[in-house]
Amino acid sequence: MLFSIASPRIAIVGAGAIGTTLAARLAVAGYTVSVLARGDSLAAIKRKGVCLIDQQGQHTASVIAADNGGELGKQDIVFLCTKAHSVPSLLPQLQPLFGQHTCLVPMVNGTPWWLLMDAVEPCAANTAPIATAPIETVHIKAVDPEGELVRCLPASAIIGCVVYISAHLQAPGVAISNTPPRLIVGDIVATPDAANGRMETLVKVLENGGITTRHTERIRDAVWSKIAANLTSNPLSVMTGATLAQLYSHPSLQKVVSQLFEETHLTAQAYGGRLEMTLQELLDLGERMGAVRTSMLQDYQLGRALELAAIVEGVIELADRKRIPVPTIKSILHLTRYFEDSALRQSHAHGGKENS
Ligand SMILES: NC(=O)C1=CN([C@@H]2O[C@H](COP(=O)(O)OP(=O)(O)OC[C@H]3O[C@@H](n4cnc5c(N)ncnc54)[C@H](OP(=O)(O)O)[C@@H]3O)[C@@H](O)[C@H]2O)C=CC1
Ligand SMILES: CC(C)(CO)C(=O)C(=O)O
Repeated sequence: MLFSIASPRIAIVGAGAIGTTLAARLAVAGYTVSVLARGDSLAAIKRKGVCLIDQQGQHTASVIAADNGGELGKQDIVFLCTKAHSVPSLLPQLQPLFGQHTCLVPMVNGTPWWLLMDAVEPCAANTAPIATAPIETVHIKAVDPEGELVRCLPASAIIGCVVYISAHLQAPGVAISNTPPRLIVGDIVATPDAANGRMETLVKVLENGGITTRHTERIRDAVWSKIAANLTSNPLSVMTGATLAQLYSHPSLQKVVSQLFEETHLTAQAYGGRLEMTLQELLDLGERMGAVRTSMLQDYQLGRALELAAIVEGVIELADRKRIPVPTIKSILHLTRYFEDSALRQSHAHGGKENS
């Protein structure tokens, strides 16, 4: 057996909105959860544990918390819950968490660094698969500027994940989430471990935590679909201040959404990806999600750096490689950068910190 199905060692890296929500759900379900956090979050979690406030009430649980991976030690499942731009600098913190069979589940929006890591040699038992494609064709600069993530994290250890959870932090260690949490997970390459039940264990752990979890054999389709959802909503939410319901129902914004969706669809197709929903289904889903502020709107309102590299620049980089024209996506990037710059200038003037 790879790891204990009844009591896997679980670490959550990043105690923001998603990390705190997940930590609280899993700890309340009875799992031993370790959280890698820093600053005010670390102090609050050490003092009072993690807390999730949802439609059922307030759920508090204690967890192990530390600011370095070495203190937490080897884990069975590591959930990576930071913004995409924080991931490369976290690599030294992730390494001590890794044992031979650890699986890494990045719960991160946008173009994942691993998206093109599917050209791998079949691996001998106990060895990491080796990317057969040259590193420069696999590596996506927008999310992995130096190519360290593709070089250091073996594809067989990564379980792709798409996050449909809406959450925000009320205070350090305290998350609020009022929509039903949903995840999609899938191996990014065929691995021997897949046969040993790690996916079943992962799904069971998440379901025990009250998170509806779907396993797919085509995780890249789910990723492209989520990219389409984020690309059509997050930047526009910054520019308009609109909630998901407002964004997806306004006739003028629907025209922009439709162009962004089509350009994302063409880019996905060029990489063999299939969107799992039509434009109309996306508009309906977004409207049904209601008065949700996107994570990018939350960051903008807090004067923080926006996740534009992963959600927008990654798609432009991939489109440019295949010569797919994406003029609307490029315009939306420039406009949102303008909003980000003004917010960061104001935040610095008031002594705020840009998250990194
Ligand atoms: N919030 C939402 O509703 C949704 C978010 N997502 C995606 O989920 C991912 C996580 O988002 P979210 O939880 O909202 O983000 P947050 O910004 O709320 O949380 C990220 C956390 O990571 C921490 N962090 C970053 N670097 C380090 C480090 N070196 N050491 C320790 N902690 C670190 C941050 O700490 P610090 O505060 O000190 O900077 C912060 O607590 C993103 O990709 C987002 O797009 C997806 C769907 C919905
Ligand atoms: C699903 C959606 C658009 C809303 O929670 C999201 O992923 C985000 O806020 O970044």
